[in-house]
Amino acid sequence: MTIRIGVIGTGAIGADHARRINQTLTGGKVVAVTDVNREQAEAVVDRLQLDAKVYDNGHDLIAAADVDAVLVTSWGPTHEEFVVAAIKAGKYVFCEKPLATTAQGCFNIVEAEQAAGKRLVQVGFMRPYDSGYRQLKACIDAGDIGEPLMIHAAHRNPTVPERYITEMAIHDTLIHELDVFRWLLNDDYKSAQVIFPRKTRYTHSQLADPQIVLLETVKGTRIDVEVFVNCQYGYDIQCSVVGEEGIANLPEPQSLLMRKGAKLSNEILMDWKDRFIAAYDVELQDFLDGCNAGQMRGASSWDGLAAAVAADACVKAQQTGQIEAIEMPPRPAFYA
Ligand SMILES: NC(=O)c1ccc[n+]([C@@H]2O[C@H](COP(=O)([O-])OP(=O)(O)OC[C@H]3O[C@@H](n4cnc5c(N)ncnc54)[C@H](O)[C@@H]3O)[C@@H](O)[C@H]2O)c1
Ligand SMILES: O[C@H]1[C@H](O)[C@@H](O)[C@H](O)[C@@H](O)[C@H]1O
Repeated sequence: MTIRIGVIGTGAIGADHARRINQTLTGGKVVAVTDVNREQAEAVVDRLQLDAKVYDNGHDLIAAADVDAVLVTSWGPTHEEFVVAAIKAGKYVFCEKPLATTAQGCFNIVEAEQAAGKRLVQVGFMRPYDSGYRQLKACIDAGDIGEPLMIHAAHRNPTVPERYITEMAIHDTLIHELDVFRWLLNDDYKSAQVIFPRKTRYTHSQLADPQIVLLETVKGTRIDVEVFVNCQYGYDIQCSVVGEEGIANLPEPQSLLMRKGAKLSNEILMDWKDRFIAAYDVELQDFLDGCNAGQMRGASSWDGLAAAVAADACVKAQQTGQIEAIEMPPRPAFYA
């Protein structure tokens, strides 16, 4: 069966997901779109030659009888409202990260989903679908480096838009690490601290950049993550897991090794769209297959909540400069 999809938010990733659903993946078709910037939604329909109706707002799109499932790809602070509405309409919903920008927002979603009595939500955490992270996890799970003791990581963007401010380094950027480390280590977080080095001259007054986030897990693994979103030189994701018997590094994306002009060089990608292109494909195919099978399989609302609980503590730590506790509520059997 072809799942008829409605897309809320046709910006960078909304348009990219619409493209992959219609041109790359199987089992889905975009039939509806909406964006507060209607002209942009219309332009995306034209550019991708979608056979899709442009709705005035997300709620009308969710209510449409010919929309089977919804993609929420609007700005983070709008996610909760649309995800809860989709759940209440009994529709499967793929929500880009963050599930909500606060833990309370995620709680509201978790409660709505439990009231619906069925998992309806997949969160857009794509790194567990990335082949490099999968290799890293297989290595850790096989015990190849012994117990993981430390992770050194970096999340670097070349630039970010002007509306990106200090706390977005946590709930818009670090949120990927907050999800993927739980999955990699099969562990939860215990505490967080944020350290601010001197600011790059490429940032603005509302954004402290870079930042270093220090995390401790329940099992005692220590993690340091550099978040640097105006690094200029590339989109660079690093992850090095230090174990008792060895170190496992996230593989670099494949690229040509060039010998030219007395230099040996590899290209560094500039865009998240290219860095994780294969992972987004597999992730969204899993969502379409899940809709068809009547069972969501990717990151759950609970995973979205777990990342948001840690993110709230990191945002607090940005403000207090202290080590802040991260306390996860008990996991309901619904999300076992
Ligand atoms: N998984 C990933 O790697 C990844 C990559 C990029 C973005 N994202 C996430 O996707 C979301 C969108 O990011 P983006 O980079 O595409 O941003 P963007 O600014 O390019 O696009 C967002 C779009 O949402 C629209 N919008 C905002 N509020 C709306 C509302 N109430 N109703 C309808 N449309 C609305 C905006 O007009 C804009 O066109 C964010 O939550 C972001 O964190 C995830
Ligand atoms: O929304 C984007 C996206 O999630 C990217 O993967 C991340 O690297 C950026 O920092 C973030 O702003």
